Amino acid sequence: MESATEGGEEFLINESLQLNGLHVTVTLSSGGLLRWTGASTGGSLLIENDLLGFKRENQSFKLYGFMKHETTGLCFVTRPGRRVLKELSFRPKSEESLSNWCLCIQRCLDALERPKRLLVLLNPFGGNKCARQIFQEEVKPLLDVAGVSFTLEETQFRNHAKDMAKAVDLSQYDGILCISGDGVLVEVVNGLLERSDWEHAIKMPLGIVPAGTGNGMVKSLMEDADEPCIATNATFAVIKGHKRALDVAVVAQGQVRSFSVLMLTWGLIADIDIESEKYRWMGSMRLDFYTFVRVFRLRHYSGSVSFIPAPGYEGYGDPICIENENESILHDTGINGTEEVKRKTSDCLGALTGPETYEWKSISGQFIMVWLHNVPWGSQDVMPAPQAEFSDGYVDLVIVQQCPKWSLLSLLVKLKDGAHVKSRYVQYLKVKAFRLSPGERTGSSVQGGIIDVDGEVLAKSKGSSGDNRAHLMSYGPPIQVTVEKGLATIFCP
Ligand SMILES: Nc1ncnc2c1ncn2[C@@H]1O[C@H](COP(=O)(O)OP(=O)(O)OP(=O)(O)O)[C@@H](O)[C@H]1O
Repeated sequence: MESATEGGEEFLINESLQLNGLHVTVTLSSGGLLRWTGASTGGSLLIENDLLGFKRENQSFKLYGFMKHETTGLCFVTRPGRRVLKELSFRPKSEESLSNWCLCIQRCLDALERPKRLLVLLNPFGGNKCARQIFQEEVKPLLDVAGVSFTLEETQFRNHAKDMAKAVDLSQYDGILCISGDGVLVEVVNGLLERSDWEHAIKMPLGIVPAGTGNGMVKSLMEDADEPCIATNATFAVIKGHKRALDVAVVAQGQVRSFSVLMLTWGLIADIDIESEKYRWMGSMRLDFYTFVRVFRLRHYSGSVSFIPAPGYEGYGDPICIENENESILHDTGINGTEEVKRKTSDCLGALTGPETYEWKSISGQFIMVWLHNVPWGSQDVMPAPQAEFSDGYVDLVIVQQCPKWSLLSLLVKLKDGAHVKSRYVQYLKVKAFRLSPGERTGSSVQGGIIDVDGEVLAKSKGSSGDNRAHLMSYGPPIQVTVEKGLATIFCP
């Protein structure tokens, strides 16, 4: 490919073409910036960020830009930041020029290593049960234009996505796309980590298009890039193929373990999340309604939390002496045997390894809520952990112990933009490891609470409301969380 320079900028091509019938001068820079200028038209498009696909036609080539909608007086018609499809048909003067343009654009696209084959997992029952419609109307058309092939699988039952992630031939795919809420994404992570090739499998890039009740992960990803959290923009984020590392939390009780990428919560938020299920018929009102119920009939739980604070957060909690915390965690999680044997399964994850000696801290007493969060957003309009980062190796911990009811209500309202962390009733810190010893509800010697991981019950005390299924862990014995820094890979805008 020959290149020319003009004004210090290096061009792969600089030619006069026709754009939708108008004469324009078009340049393509080595950085993939396509620019056109003419008497009555002009514009630009960065292939990496704005090009969905392209097609060679008889005497022209067509570019499908997918660009942020420019705000106009009618911006209420289109959501700010929503990307819209823009077709640009360029007609070069000769067959040779047409071939050259197609070659250059294809080379630019190939260099981006975008995913070409996706496994799409769709939960038809998530959220408002719109996932099929979202896929047909908003996701599939974009995949088709981008030339991405896919295998579509609908989840038929709870844990189906986990089973599929465990069994799928990963060599057939460049990524797994969940059209769902966070629950299916979490199942995929757990399935990948239960494989014998888990070290390789967990690097498979994961994408998510919002189609559930809770879409905290995709909201966090989109918000971080200043993009609206809508299906089309989220699909384009996957097509573009940008990726980032994501921390995975290892949640363990004795030898039982599970993996989380979003959150763990105990107390008020877990009670609202799980117990409000019985008001599903109210639609999106159910959470607001049940929040009021729970605040005015406020519960306190006794217990203790211990943690290894991140640098800068050492002031929280009282020091506790754990003689050899590495040994303790390894013992508690049932990890033993040689390093070689351990790495054959993901059982080796969750141990606190490294040269540092860790100082554990503890907070005991009465709690209204304890909330661990891996990413900033918990759903489209709740941001519990404004300082959370995707792969910093820490989870953010939000604790409320004592708080008057009206202050608690105002604090919950502030969750929408993360301003709650400034409240004097909130302790907000980053931790490397965490242990929860949950106790009984104040005023009851038999009832405890619920521990909720990524929207599912992890452990529930006898007598607390909710379903009566068997849960993975027991309520009472300590549950510990450690963070595996940047273990998973996720598509991002
Ligand atoms: N066909 C199915 N029938 C019943 N449950 C299913 C089915 N497919 C998936 N699930 C379960 O539904 C759970 C929630 O799904 P998803 O992640 O799509 O939505 P969510 O926002 O987390 O929850 P919600 O169901 O409240 O919208 C998943 O954990 C999964 O186990």
